[in-house]
Amino acid sequence: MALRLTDTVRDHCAAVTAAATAVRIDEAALERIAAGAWDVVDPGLDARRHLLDGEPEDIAMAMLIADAINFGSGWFPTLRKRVDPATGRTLSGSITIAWALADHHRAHGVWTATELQATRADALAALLGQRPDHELMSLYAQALRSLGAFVGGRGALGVIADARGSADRLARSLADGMALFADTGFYKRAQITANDLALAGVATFTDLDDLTIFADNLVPHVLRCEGVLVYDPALAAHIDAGRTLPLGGAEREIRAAALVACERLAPALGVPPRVLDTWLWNRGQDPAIKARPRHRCRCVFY
Ligand SMILES: Nc1nc2c(c(CN[C@H]3C=C[C@H](O)[C@@H]3O)cn2[C@@H]2O[C@H](COP(=O)(O)O)[C@@H](O)[C@H]2O)c(=O)[nH]1
Repeated sequence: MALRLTDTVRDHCAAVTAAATAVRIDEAALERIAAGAWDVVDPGLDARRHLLDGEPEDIAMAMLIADAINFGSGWFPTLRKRVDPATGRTLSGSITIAWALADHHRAHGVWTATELQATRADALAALLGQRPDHELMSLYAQALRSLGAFVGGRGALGVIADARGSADRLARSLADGMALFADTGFYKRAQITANDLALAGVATFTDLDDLTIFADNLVPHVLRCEGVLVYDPALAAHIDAGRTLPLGGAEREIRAAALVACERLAPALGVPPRVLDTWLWNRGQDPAIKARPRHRCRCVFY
C-alpha cells in the first residue's frame, strides 16, 4: 500500500530536522509549553471571513477557491490590508484575501469550474482590492484556473466524494492534481483544505485527526517567540531584518522543526495537530507577536 501523504510529511520533517544546521528545538521550552495549562480549542471558521451559509456545493467550492489562493505570505507586506470594521484593527494578509473572496461570493455567487478557468489577474486584483500588476495576482489567477480544470464537471462535492471519506486521500488528490499544491514534504495547503472542508461542514473524514500541522510561516514564528524554535544567529538576523528567504534550505528547516515540535506538543496537550495548529496560528495574530518579523519566502505553498 502506498504511504499516506501525512506519513511522507512526518518522515520528511523528521529527516530535515535531524540534519538541520540553522534551526533547533529547545527541549526545555518545549517541555514548558507541553506542561502548560492551555485551553487549546479550535475556534472553527469565522462566518464573516468564509462563506458558511448556502448550498453545500457553494460552500465547498468557496472553500476550495479560498484555499487554492491561501498563500503569498512572502508578499503580504506589499499587499493592501483590509481593516476589520468591528475592531478597527488592520487584518493580516491571508484574512484580507479570504474575507474579500467571501464578500464577493455572498454578493455575486460562487464561481463555477468554467468561470474559474477564465480567471484574469486584473479582474481578481480589483476584487481583492490590490494593484492589477501585483505578481501575486497573476499567481492567484493561475491557481484558480488550475482549480477550475481540476474540479471540472464533478463539482466541489464531487471532489470530496472522490476522497471516499479520507482527508489523506483528498489532500493527495490536490497535491497530485495541481502543481501549486505540490508542496513536497509539507503539503500545507492540501492538508488545510481537508480541514477547512470538514470545519465548513461539507465533508466528513474518518482520518481528519491524522493531519499534521499546516506548515506556514506563522506557526513556526509563534514557536520561535515561545523559545521552542531557536534559529542560528545569521538566520535570525536575516529574518529580523525583514529579508526574504529562498525556497528550500533554512525555510524548510524552520517549517520542518515546527512540525516536529507540534508532533510532540499535540499529544501532550491532548489535541490533534490540526487543532494545535489553528490555536497557535490564532495566537500569532497577537500584535506583540506580529510586531516581530517572521520568515518570508515568496512561493506558492504558504
Ligand atoms: N498553519 C496555518 N496557516 C494559515 C492559517 C491561515 C488562516 N486561514 C485559515 C483560517 C480559517 C481557515 O481554517 C483558513 O484555512 C492562514 N494561514 C497561512 O498563514 C500564513 C500567514 O498568514 P497571515 O498571518 O495572514 O500573514 C499564510 O501563509 C497563510 O496561508 C491557519 O489556520 N493555519
